[in-house]
Amino acid sequence: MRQPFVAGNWKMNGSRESAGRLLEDLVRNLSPGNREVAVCPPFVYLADAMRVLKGSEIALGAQNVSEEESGAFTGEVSATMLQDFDCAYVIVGHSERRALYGETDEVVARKFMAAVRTGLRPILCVGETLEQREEGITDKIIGEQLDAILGVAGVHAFKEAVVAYEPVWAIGTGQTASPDQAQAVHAMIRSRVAAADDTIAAGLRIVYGGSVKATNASELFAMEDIDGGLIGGASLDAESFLSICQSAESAGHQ
Ligand SMILES: O=C(CO)COP(=O)(O)O
Repeated sequence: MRQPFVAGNWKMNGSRESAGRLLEDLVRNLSPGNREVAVCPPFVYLADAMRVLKGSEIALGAQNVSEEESGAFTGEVSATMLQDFDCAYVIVGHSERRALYGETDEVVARKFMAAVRTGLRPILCVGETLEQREEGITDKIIGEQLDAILGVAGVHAFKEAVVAYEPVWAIGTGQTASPDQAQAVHAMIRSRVAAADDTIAAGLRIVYGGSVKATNASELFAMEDIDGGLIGGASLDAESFLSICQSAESAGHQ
């Protein structure tokens, strides 16, 4: 049974004050349950988050990591530094990083490796653009994104990873993939990993991201290969995020 996973990607939002309030609300109101919950605030709020989340059920993650271990890399943050702040997870390959900051599959693979080497669990984002979906090359694009990581890191590195399917056309647009559309891609991802290792694929958590809200989370999470969500906008509102976490309770799939 895969334990459902819900993570909030706060992106570049909020202030120190609003971040603190949100964290406290989450810690106070998250009821115990069979799902894992994580939040990924901006780097500069990780220290505050570490203090508020200490002893709670909520894990901490970051939104990005350097592929390098240390040195003259101005503006970068290493995986070891993230561990210093109790980060358990780190998002790699988010489509915003790929599209706006030129992160190629190769760069994403190196970031994935930097995380795994250090014992951080990568949340690897994959997904197609609207043009690619309309061209009918969704499976090809996502296959290439996965192969780039599998080729460099090897399938064993996926034991510790979470994969997030985030169709680019569904991110921040209010347009969610239908449960059937998402399920089809999740099943494809799992079978791609299964071609390298059946057992690792069966245990791999594949979560969906892209306009997940309190109102559509349950139907998405009910699908066989959807093991939770990576939540953007709705993770900035405690009530919505807590409700999505609650919906994930029933998402434990074999
Ligand atoms: O990009 C996302 C999470 O990483 C999804 O963002 P939204 O939930 O705001 O569409």
